[in-house]
Amino acid sequence: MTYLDSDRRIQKLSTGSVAIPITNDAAKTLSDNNFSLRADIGEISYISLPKSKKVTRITPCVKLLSSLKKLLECKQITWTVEIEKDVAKTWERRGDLVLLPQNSFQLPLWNGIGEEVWQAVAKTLSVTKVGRQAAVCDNNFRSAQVCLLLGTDGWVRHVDNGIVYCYDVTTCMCSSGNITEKLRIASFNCRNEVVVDMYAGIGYFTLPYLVHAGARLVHACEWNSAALEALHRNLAINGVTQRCIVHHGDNRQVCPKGVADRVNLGLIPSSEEGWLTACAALKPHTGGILHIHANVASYHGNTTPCDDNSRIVKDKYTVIPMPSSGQIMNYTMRNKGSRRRESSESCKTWINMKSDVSKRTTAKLEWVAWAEQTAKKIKSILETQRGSDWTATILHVERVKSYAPHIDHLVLDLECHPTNISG
Ligand SMILES: C[S@@+](CC[C@H](N)C(=O)[O-])C[C@H]1O[C@@H](n2cnc3c(N)ncnc32)[C@H](O)[C@@H]1O
Repeated sequence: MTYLDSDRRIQKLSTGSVAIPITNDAAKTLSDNNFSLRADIGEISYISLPKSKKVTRITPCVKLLSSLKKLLECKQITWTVEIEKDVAKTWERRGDLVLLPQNSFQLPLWNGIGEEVWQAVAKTLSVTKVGRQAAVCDNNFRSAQVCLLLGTDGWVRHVDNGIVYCYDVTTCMCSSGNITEKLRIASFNCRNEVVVDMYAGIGYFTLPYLVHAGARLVHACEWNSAALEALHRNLAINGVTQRCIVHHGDNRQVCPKGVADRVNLGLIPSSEEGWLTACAALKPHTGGILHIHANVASYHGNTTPCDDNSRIVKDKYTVIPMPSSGQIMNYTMRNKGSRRRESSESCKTWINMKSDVSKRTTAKLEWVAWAEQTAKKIKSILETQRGSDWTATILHVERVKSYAPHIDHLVLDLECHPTNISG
């Protein structure tokens, strides 16, 4: 039985006593001539206590509904269940702009009222611009599809992990779901490294390489003029223009060759069209690391035996599940016999997480298969291009996000170098 009523607040009284909010069940137990309990507590008097902040807090969603109800009342339009359903219940904030979901505010009545609706939305949510999301354009530029409902332009400014990003939501795509990968890049140590970002966009990965990872130089390739305008602004705002060379055009034509210690291939669903270019960008004598993005499906994967710590043991790699922040799963793959080991503690934590282990086990095998196939293809490209033996070693597979049911956005970190320097 619950005794404490968490919907009301504890209160210190002027008499020096404390009033504790109790549930009806607790009050009934006390009044049921429970003499021993009453003797322990002493004299009891009942007063009314104020509601807790949790109960009285008005959520932004409730505020939005109420301000739109008022607006419709003024227009003598009856509020209906259908209208209530059509109002957005969630949204994304991009700086001073609120981005409403694609399926919200679809009823013709909103357009009939016009700008007043969007002004009410902006005022209630404390922004000055309002937009509505649409699918990302399926063109090569991955152009954003945002319809601006209030405001003179779609330029927004937001700060992530100490980096300022400016872009026009109506012309540039910016995926908030890639935040884990941005943070991972920010944690790399790229001092003295030259990095190539083949799909730079507005600088989503270019900037963490420059600002946090400390890359000596980043070559940023991008062919969309709208994204390039934002990229130039962002490099300037964050004070890193001097360490970035922007290459405007198709990376297969403009990407420099033989310069990179690291190449970022941030294109989904697949970056395979850029693999030849990425391999050619690596330094000829020392090679480097490729960060290869892809959407990987895991519909019918086979399960595989696990060891006591739920580690999948494959021929060449031990796949070690590691917990990371929130529900995001992280898989580190190392060559067997590698001296670095994960603590069994981390594996236990993973096993105890609320997740369907059998499903994840199935998925993991497909990720391993994708990583291995990719490593094989890259090795073959490098050997053909360079005319010598190369090694492509899987360092890590990162799950960035779930892209769709059974499809995950992954990044493979692949270390590539001429075999004669492998030692
Ligand atoms: C999916 S966006 C990714 C941008 C950024 N990496 C991110 O995650 O926000 C891909 C970007 O690559 C650019 N792009 C695609 N193919 C390209 C190519 N062959 N050459 C240069 N840029 C390209 C697109 O214009 C777009 O800005």
